[in-house]
Formats: sequence, structure tokens, C-alpha cells
Amino acid sequence: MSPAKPQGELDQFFLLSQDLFCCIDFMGTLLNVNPTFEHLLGYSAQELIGRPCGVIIDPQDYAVIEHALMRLRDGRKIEAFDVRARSWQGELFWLEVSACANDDVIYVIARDITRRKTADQQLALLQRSVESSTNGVVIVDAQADDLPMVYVNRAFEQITGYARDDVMGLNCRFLQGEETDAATLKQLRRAIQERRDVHVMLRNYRRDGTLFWNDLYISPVRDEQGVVTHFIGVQNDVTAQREYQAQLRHNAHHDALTGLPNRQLLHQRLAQGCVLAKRYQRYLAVLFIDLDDFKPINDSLGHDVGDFILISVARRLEEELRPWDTVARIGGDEFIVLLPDLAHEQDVMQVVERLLARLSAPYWYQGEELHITASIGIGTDDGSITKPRTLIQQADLAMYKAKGRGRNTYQWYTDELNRRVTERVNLRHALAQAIEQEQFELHYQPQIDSVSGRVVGVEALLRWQHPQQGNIPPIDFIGLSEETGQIIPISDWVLRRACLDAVALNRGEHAPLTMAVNVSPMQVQRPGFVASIERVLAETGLSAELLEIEITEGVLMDSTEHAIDAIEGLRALGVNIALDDFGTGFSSLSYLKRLPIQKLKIDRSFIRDVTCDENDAAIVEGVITLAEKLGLTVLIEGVETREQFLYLRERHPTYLQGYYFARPIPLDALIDYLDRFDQHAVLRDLAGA
Ligand SMILES: Nc1nc2c(ncn2[C@@H]2O[C@@H]3COP(=O)(O)O[C@H]4[C@@H](O)[C@H](n5cnc6c(=O)[nH]c(N)nc65)O[C@@H]4COP(=O)(O)O[C@H]3[C@H]2O)c(=O)[nH]1
Repeated sequence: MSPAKPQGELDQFFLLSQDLFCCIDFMGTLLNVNPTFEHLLGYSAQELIGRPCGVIIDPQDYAVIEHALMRLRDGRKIEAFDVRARSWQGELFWLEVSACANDDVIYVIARDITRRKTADQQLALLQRSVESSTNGVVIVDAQADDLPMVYVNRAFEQITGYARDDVMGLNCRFLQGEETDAATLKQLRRAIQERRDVHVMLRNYRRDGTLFWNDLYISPVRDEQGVVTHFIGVQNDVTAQREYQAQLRHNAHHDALTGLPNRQLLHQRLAQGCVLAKRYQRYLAVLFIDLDDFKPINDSLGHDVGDFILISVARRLEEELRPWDTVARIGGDEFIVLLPDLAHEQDVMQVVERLLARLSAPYWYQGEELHITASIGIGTDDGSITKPRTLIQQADLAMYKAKGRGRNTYQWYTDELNRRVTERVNLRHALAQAIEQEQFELHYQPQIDSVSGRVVGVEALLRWQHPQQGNIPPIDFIGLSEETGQIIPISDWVLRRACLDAVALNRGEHAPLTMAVNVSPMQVQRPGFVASIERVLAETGLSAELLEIEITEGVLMDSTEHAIDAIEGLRALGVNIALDDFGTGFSSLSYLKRLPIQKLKIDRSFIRDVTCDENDAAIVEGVITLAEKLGLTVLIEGVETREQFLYLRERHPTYLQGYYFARPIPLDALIDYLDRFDQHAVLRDLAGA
């Protein structure tokens, strides 16, 4: 087949054109190609002529070529179409092809449109990405008046609730509301004026009026000359994150149960309150509120009821206060109220009385009526306090004082209170040192059998020899050591010392001598109390029946069942139990029946006037009769005079203890006393202290 040759001027056109020219027959065989064809596809004319045009066509587009050839064979025309061609080196080109047939030759013109195609593809990809982005995208025309929107993507529609068609041509400000921060808007406008990037957090509103937080980035879009033609805004709805963060912030400053401010926030408000009190010469009051007997309610009725009470108390407090007052919950059943901005110090009284009344009104839980009261301590500042937190400490101290005064009441903080507290703090430190440096000593007071006249036992009584202050009586430190927990190491020491001394005393001729040791309610309540006594007995070698543990009714106050278990545990070891100070507490007879005790100690307050006061005499007589009926022995404390001794011995065969026989004395003195003691003299009433 001879190649179809273009002629004349057309030859020039064929040779010089930037487009690709070729002639093919109806079977698609290449008859001729121009130099641009050769050059672009990397083949020489000799290599191409006589071969099917499919040589340079990408296999994906064979069908397109076949279709075009078929139409031309049928004598029909074809529209321009795009095909992919491959060069000799394998490079892909997009060609826009036009062709027409004349006799048996098809003339083909092809234009390299690779660059445009790639750009189109990139654009399509970009559009698809923008459309499917979860961020809202907005494009506004920077050259038109009032920056109208020319594009929004689907995410924008979803975030804002506005349809694309509704917003085209509008300025974005319809998303703003009255609450939108003016300073942020100013920052946004300035950046747009200055044609630069900006990142802002905007309070925007959806179509339904609900708020959403718009985390918005805006960038200018420039043309080839650098002129800003558009702005593109990418918006992210961060409402959920903001709410979560706000919740976290709230949690960090609020109590989870009641939603009230917690201690941290309270301290911030307190500091602010003190500053304001100083600046405006006003008063700030701190109320420390502690619910009375909340623990028994919580323990016996369950935590749901406890929680209900705490939440109700929180709401009642809030309702009674002004919006700028603060109510905080700082733990368990403790609340603190800050009353800033009081004109007069006394103004606090009205509030306190109102709160006490409101808190003591009945609470209804599932149809049940519950009652609870509160004790309130008050501390005030006139702007002069330097450490705001001391106000809380002062109110706390005052609250304890209020509790001591009988609950459902309040107490102001005073300097006197402070002095006493300071003393207690000092005492606590001194006690810690005393424990460390073993400044304690035991004194022993004999106990006499009024029938045989024998010394049958001794009571161990604790003495504290303070290096500077000398002898400090137990009454001054036992109570505090119970509060601070220091009673535990002290009592351990007492028990061990007393048992060791009892072993020594019982080695001699004065045996058997019982050793009476006082224990505090706190010790009895501790788990492992019985085991610790068993251990000390084993380690010291004292036989259990020579140990007598003195308890007071106080041990039954908190957890009665637990105390009874502990006392039964001691009995099981063989240890004797004496009930001390009988007659001074609530002396419940039902406990007397339930408690496995062997001895009642009648308090010395009944003995002082027993010889002349008929009532005291009747009480002593009554208790002794009762004890006999219950099979208990009786020890009468505080026998100070011969008259008392004679009176008691004549009427009641009991055990006696008191200054008349001996004061509490150190071990050496006791041994001396026992050596010299003449039981017959007692019987003849010749003994003296
Ligand atoms: N006016 C007068 N008083 C007399 C007479 N005979 C004895 N006393 C005092 O009465 C107290 C008897 O001890 P208590 O009732 O157990 O009362 C004890 C006891 O409750 C507690 N206590 C003492 N030692 C300990 C201890 O080791 N542990 C514990 N938990 N408490 C202790 O301290 C309280 C006071 O102890 P003390 O000051 O030693 O006071 C002792 C004793 O010295 C008397 O004829 N007239």
C-alpha cells in the first residue's frame, strides 16, 4: 500500500504543525505520520508506517479506536474524542483526536492535552475531597462586595443546617448571634482586610438556633498575579469537645455528688472574698457546717439515704443564700459557706439562724420522714486577715465548739478558742515526743478486800513526767490522745508495762494480785484489740486471770455489737472485765445484763458524801444490791476517810480503793507498801494512808 501523501502547502502544514498528524487506512494501519508525531511518541516514521495504530494506543482505549474506525468505515462522521497513547518509552499521553475519511484514507489530527487532563483530574480529585471532607468548607468571592459565598461543601450544610442553595451569595455573618464574641469578630475582620490567614474560635448558630463552636481557619486564595480572588474558610464543629472540656473543668472544681464547688474552688473564692473585703471595707464570713449524727444515718439507713440527705442539704443551702455567696462541700458531711460583702459583722447571724432552721426541717425520703441538724462555726474577716485559709480553720474550731455545746447550734470563733486550740496543738506535739522518749510512768493504787483486809489487786494509772512542765495528770491528755489516735501507742506501752510489773509483783509473797488496766473506747473498737492483749499476755507471761481490763460505758457508745464481741473475746481468754465509773454515764441496765463483766466500780463521786447524803447512800446501796443480783463483785472508788471506810465496811462487803489506803504510787513504793501492809490492821481499822 502506497502512503497517502499530502501535497503542496498542506505539506508544509503537515511538517510544521505542533499537532500530531497521521493518515491511516480503514483497518487502522498507519500510512504516514508527521515529525511532531514521531517526536512526541518517540518512534521514527519508518518504525510506524505499515503498523496498526494500536501500537501507540493505550490498551484501555482500544475499544474507543475500534468504535471510531467502525463509524468511519460506515461512512459516518465522528466527534472529537480523547484517547490515551503510550510513547516508545512507555510514557502516557492524553490526545484529543479528530478524524475524517476521504476515499480510502483517514486523516487524523491529534492534540497533546496531557497537561489539561492532569489538571482536570486533580481538580476533580480536589472537588471530591472537599465535598467529602468532614470539615465545613466555604469559599467566598474576595472581589465582590460583602464577600458573598460562592461555594459550601456538604459538611457545611450538615454542621449549620443550611442548604447550599439558600446561602449562595450571602455573607457568612448570618451564622453569628448576639453572644458571638465581638473581639474575635474584630480579629477576623482585620485579617480579611489585610488579606492574611486567621484562626478563630467563633460562637455560631445553626439554622435551628442552637449554638455550635466553630473552630475556623480562613486563608486568602491568590491568582497567578498574586491578587486575592477568594477566601477559603475551613470550619470544624468543636462543640462536643468544648462541652467535654468544660465538663472536665467543672469536675475539677466541683463535688460530683452535689455539684457544689469543691475545696479548690472554695479557696479561690475565699481569696477573692478577702481581697474585696479589704478593698471595700466590708466583712466576709466563713461558715463551717457539719451535719450532726450524719454517720449513724449513713451507716444504718444506707448510702442512698446518706446521698439523698447530702444533696438535699446542698440544695437547701443554695436556696437560702444570695447568688454571690458560695456553698462548697469539702468532704463527707462538711459544707462551707462564704458570705462576702457583709456590711456588718452581725449580719451573719440572720443567715446562720435561717440556715439552721432550714436544715433541721424534715427530709422526706421515699415516704419516710428523716431529721438531721447541723452545727455551724463562724469565722469573720474585716479585710485584715493575711492568710485567708486561717478563716476556715477558725470556723472549723468554732464548729467543734458548737458541737460540744449540744448540736443544732452555732459558735463564733474567739481568741480564747484559739488559745485553747493552740494549747492542744502544742500538747499534741509534746505527746508525740513523750511517746518517742518514753516520758511515761505507771503508778499503782492498791485495791483492798473489805472482808479479808487483804490487798487483792492494784490499778495501773498513767503518769506523764514532762521534762519542763512536770507531772501532767491523765485527765489533761487522755482525751486529746484519743482524738489524735496517740492513745494507741500509749496504751500499748501501758499494757505491756503493767503486765511486766504484775508478773514481778506476783512472784513474791503478796500473790495473787490482779492488775487493773484502763482501756479507752477507741482501743476496744480497733480490729485486733483482743489479739493484741493475747499477744502481750503471752510475751510477758502474765496469766490471763490476773489481768483486769477496766472499760467505761463509753465503749458501748459507737458500735455496741463490736464492743460486746471484743469484750466477750477477752473473757474467752480468761481476762476479767470491770466496768469503771459506774453511775456517771448512761448506766443502761440492759447493757449490764448483756456485757460479760465481773466487776462494777462505783464512781467516787457517790462516795464523797455517802456518810451524810441519803441519796448517795441510797444509790450506792442500790447499785450494790443490783450487782449482787447479777452476780457481779463491786469495787468502791475514792474512799478517802476513815469515816467512809467504816461506813462502807459495815454495810457492804466489797472491794475498796482510795486515798485512805494509798494514793497511786510508783512500783518501788508499792512493793514497799505491800511489804509493810498489815491486813489485820485494816481489819482492826488501824491502817492509814
Ligand atoms: N479524789 C480522789 N481521787 C482518787 C482517789 N483514789 C483514786 N483516785 C483517782 O481516781 C482515778 C481513778 O481512775 P479512773 O476512774 O480509772 O480514771 C482515770 C482513767 O479514766 C484515766 N487513766 C489513767 N490512766 C490511764 C491509762 O493508762 N489508760 C487510759 N485509757 N486511761 C487512763 O484517767 C483517769 C484519771 O486518772 P488519775 O488522775 O490517775 O485518777 C485516778 C486516781 O488517782 C481518792 O480517794 N480520791
